[in-house]
Amino acid sequence: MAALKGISVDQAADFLRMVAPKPRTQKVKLENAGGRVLAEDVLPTRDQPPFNASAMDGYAVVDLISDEALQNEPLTVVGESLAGRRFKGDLIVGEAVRIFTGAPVPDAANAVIIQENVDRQLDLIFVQPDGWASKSDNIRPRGGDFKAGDVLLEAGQILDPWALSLIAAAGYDKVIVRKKPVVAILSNGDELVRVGDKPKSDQIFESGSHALIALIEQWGGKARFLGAAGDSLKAIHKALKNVKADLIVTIGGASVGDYDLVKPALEQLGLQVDFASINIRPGKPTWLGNLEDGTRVLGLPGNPASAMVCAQLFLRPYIEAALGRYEPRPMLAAKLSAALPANGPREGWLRAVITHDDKGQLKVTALRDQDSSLVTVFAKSNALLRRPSEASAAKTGDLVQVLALDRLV
Ligand SMILES: Nc1nc2c(c(=O)[nH]1)N[C@H]1C(S)=C(S)[C@@H](COP(=O)(O)OP(=O)(O)OC[C@H]3O[C@@H](n4cnc5c(N)ncnc54)[C@H](O)[C@@H]3O)O[C@H]1N2
Ligand code: MOO
Repeated sequence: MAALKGISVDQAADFLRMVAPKPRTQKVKLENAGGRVLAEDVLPTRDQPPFNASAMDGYAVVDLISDEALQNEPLTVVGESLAGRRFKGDLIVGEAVRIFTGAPVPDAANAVIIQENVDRQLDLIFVQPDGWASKSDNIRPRGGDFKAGDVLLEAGQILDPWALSLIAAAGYDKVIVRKKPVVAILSNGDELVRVGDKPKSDQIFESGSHALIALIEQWGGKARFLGAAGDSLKAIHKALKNVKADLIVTIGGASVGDYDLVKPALEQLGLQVDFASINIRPGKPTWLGNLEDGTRVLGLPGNPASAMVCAQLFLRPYIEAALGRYEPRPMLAAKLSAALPANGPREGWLRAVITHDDKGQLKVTALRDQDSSLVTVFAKSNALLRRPSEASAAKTGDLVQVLALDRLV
């Protein structure tokens, strides 16, 4: 079947979700689980707190708020309840147990009077006028945070610091997460020199892989850099044969020039091209294929902005689908802070900056120079502004769609 050409952005993103491997799982230690995607619901086996706990430092008592006569009598302190070591005796009306924040409240007690409301003389305490606590005052009830069997977190959720603390509070030291899909990256071009090496006069520093590796890791994948191959069939073939990865991503050599050799080199590995280009600016030459051994290859254009925009729009959905997350990222509505001309046939994704105005309304400014080779412009942007194919000119104040880039600039 002939490869598809010029497919839409949505079709290409769906294609990448569709070819992503089914999510696989692994057990990891909680301290290594940050940023991972939960593969099973988390249900605690124990209530939290597991006992009625004091919320304050003070005295646990039997509530006497309705018995004014008894309120004026001193109480005898019969013991102490500490966080981690409870008072084991009995407690009756007329007695109090010295108690501290987080300590178990004795069974018979039903209120805690804070110590500021009490005068103590040896083993006697005198509660100040209006100092009495009502029933349940200053007590955190057993299970008040969560109960055994509650669903605390659902499969598919990303384990951020708050979720990690919840899992620890439930007592789990390990957690089942979705395995990271492995993405191998190859840069391509005789003009590229690795940072740290000395460039010849006609060379530039290889920068694309540095953003891509960090993005892959940020999106939940495992990046493996294969280095930079020169512009020869042999070098590309050698770099890509026997690569064990879920996906190979190539940067550069995607277009139609005589030295755009990635696809021809992969023909020796049985390459079948799924689609050969996308109706997008930047990033039109982005392509997808699969090798004889089933490995998928996503070819990103070499221009840094094209590579990053297309990574955001197509690689990210692949990684997320491999982690069991299939929902497209939400588009936000923002007000244009400067007019935009009509768009041509290619769907446009402009590097842009979003901010809020003083009313909290999202505003977006497209950066002036959208040439896809500009690393500086990409580094300034925190959003991509979507211009539909053949969109008419837009005025200042018009609402447009933006995709936030998860970064503050
Ligand atoms: N006759 C045509 N020429 C071009 C077309 C076309 O349709 N007809 N498409 C243009 C478009 S759009 C793009 S995008 C580029 C993409 O080309 P390639 O993917 O083949 O990329 P290269 O030619 O290898 O590189 C383009 C540019 O980017 C620099 N580069 C490459 N890799 C890296 C890297 N890892 N780090 C930093 N910079 C990199 C490279 O030196 C080039 O300057 O093709 C147009 N041409
Ligand atoms: O699509 Mo290219 O990415 O326009 O420069």
